[in-house]
Amino acid sequence: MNDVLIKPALDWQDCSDGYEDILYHKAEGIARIMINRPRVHNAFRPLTVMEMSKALSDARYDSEIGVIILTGAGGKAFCSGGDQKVRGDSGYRDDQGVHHLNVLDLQRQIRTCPKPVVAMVAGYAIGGGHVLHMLCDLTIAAENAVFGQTGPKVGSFDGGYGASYMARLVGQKKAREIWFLCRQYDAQAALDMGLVNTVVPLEQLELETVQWCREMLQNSPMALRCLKAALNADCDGQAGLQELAGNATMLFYMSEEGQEGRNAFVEKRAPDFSKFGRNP
Ligand SMILES: CC(C)(COP(=O)(O)OP(=O)(O)OC[C@H]1O[C@@H](n2cnc3c(N)ncnc32)[C@H](O)[C@@H]1OP(=O)(O)O)[C@@H](O)C(=O)NCCC(=O)NCCSC(=O)CCC(=O)c1ccccc1C(=O)O
Repeated sequence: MNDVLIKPALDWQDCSDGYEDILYHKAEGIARIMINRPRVHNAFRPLTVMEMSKALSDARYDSEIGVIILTGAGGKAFCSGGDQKVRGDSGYRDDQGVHHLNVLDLQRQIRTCPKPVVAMVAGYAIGGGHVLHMLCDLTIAAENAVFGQTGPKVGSFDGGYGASYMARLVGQKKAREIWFLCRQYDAQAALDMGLVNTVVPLEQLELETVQWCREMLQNSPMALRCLKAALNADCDGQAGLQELAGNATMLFYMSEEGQEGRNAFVEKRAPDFSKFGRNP
């Protein structure tokens, strides 16, 4: 019922063909990936995660796309985490009976995507769904949003980004409270502790999110890309440095100096770097 209250902000092009668990849309340089399992508050099963990963990859490699929105269908939940009804004894069961924890791969994919990823949260962002919104670069929350972890209640925990990155966001004491007590926090509390960027009325959620996306689309894609990698590097150890350094290498490849090295090799001559200055 709540979904009709969220005013659409764009004339979305439907790219959902071939997907079962998600809806995938694009418009005006923005991609929107929507978990579409509202009957279970958008809990994810292995297929959901695989499809989100596929869509995220598509958005990353689509040169028309500059910003990606992650959200949930129905207005009552962003995502309630792993689907406990398909949880087997060593992960979440797919149709072949194989057990997965593939949301961890999706977390890293969001983290390393060189384009900003924005969580648009209405309703519950719980468990692994809460970790997904935390991993997004920005979170725009509706007034009905509810945040929290349930792992210690349901026999699970996320000791990766779900613990350490949460502590970076809200501090060690608060992160321990969130995980140890498994309380639920409303949107205002989440804003107060730095878990989200802003809170808006539910009907304004997409309008506000798209406005933030449009503002980012006005800015330099390379600067945003390097800033995301730099902010990640502060937390992500050698993997973060690799990501940041990869951008430096890309920029070097784009320079005349970098291209002189390649050209010399291809032309079977000695490289001539003499015209490139040694900057102070
Ligand atoms: C979100 C709730 C608090 C909402 O409560 P309420 O409004 O009363 O609605 P309900 O009646 O409970 O729910 C409606 C309907 O949805 C079903 N449902 C809700 N959540 C899930 C879910 N996660 N899985 C399956 N089904 C769900 C619910 O059963 C109802 O359907 P019925 O047909 O009526 O039964 C509340 O719903 C709630 O607390 N939900 C569970 C939240 C939860 O515990 N999530 C899992 C947390 S663990 C996790 O996400 C781990 C993720 C992961 O992959 C991982 C990552 C990294 C390391 C480890 C792991 C790991 O898995 O261990």
